[in-house]
Amino acid sequence: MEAFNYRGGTLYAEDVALSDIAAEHGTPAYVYSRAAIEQAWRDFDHAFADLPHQVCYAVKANSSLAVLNLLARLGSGFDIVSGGELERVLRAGGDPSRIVFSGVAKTRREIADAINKGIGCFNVESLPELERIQYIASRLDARAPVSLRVNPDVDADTHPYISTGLKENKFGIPLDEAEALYRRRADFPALDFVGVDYHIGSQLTRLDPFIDALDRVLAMVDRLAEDGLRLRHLDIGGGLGVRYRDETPPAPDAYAAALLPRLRGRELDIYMEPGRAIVANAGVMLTRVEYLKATPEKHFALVDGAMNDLLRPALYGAWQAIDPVTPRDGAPTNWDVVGPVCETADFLGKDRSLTLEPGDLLAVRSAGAYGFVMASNYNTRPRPPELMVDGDQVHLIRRRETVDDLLTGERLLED
Ligand SMILES: Cc1ncc(COP(=O)(O)O)c(C=O)c1O
Ligand SMILES: N[C@@H](CCCC[NH3+])C(=O)O
Repeated sequence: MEAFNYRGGTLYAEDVALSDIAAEHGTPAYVYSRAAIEQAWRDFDHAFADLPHQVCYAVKANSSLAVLNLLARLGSGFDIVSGGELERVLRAGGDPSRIVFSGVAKTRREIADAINKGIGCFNVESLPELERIQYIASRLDARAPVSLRVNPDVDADTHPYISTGLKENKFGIPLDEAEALYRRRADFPALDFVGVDYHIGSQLTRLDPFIDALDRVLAMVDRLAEDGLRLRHLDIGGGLGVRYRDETPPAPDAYAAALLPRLRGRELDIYMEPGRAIVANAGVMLTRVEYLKATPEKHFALVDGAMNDLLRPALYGAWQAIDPVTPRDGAPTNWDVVGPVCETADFLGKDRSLTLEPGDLLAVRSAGAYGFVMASNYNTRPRPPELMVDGDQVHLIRRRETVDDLLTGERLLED
């Protein structure tokens, strides 16, 4: 669903004008649509309704407590990658038994906490990690459910920084090694080998890498079954892309339709870990034009949002649409929309054809995923607030940080 629409010449989030939100809460600010988040989650859930399944939302994409709480209320599970994310999910009312814990370098403390809290499964990324979980579980006199994250070595055809399923990436265990580890399960008496998982990359817009990876993993699952090891679940990871510009990623039902024929008739629960596809297009970042500046080479729109607030353009050269909240008449100019941070990489968009005046409000689209969560305090910039629109209601779900918040915890030397 499209949560952000123009009405009478102004961009709205559901039934609230973004200009009203900016007037009340200032800029920069993140704005999310409750209906869009919930709809996207249900799209996944319905797409896999044919088979026993669990949507484990990837918390890293947007970890606001309010977002996690909405998804927990829909019955979501969660894919976490840190003790911090575990704490967030629990505080948001998530069910620990529906949590899968991914990540290549889980600490002893994170593992012990996750066992004590009763998480659903560890997605284990190496032999030393497996040995560590075995050791900690046996010390705690507990059993730990594990899945091996296999690396199926497929080219996901995405930005190299967000590809994870190639053998040169740090993620997962090569398939043949994983298969050998499953066969050695008796060496890990405190562990229950309940599943297998993989995740080949993010912002994938074609189906064939997903299919390719699934086929490779199912072949291993079948060989293990012949050997008497029946896994209870198969976790197909996340990675389904969204439209930022002109991409045409498959919708969740087409994605499911491509995978389901291969999954039917097996006694496997299907887990999935979508992040971006649930929240990206349910959010925008609002920013205001402070100055317009022309140099002999360029026209710059200097705005109050920066790479510390929204890192994706600077980090990946990512393109996100930038729309005026209240478009003006008049001939457009090509602007580089840049922030106040002292880095040449500090841009939100380049060569954007817009008709602008100082003071204009802009909406950077598709900012619901990997937006606020990647924000930093670089240049001692407090992070923006987050707002959730629900119909005609606006809820402040995280207040704007203050400089005092940032200075808390710092100390001068005493002599
Ligand atoms: C293990 C794992 N699962 C799920 C995700 C979520 O990916 P996406 O937001 O692309 O759906 C990621 C991030 O790429 C990941 O590393
Ligand atoms: N942060 C990335 C996605 C990372 C996926 C995490 N495994 C992005 O904005 O596209």
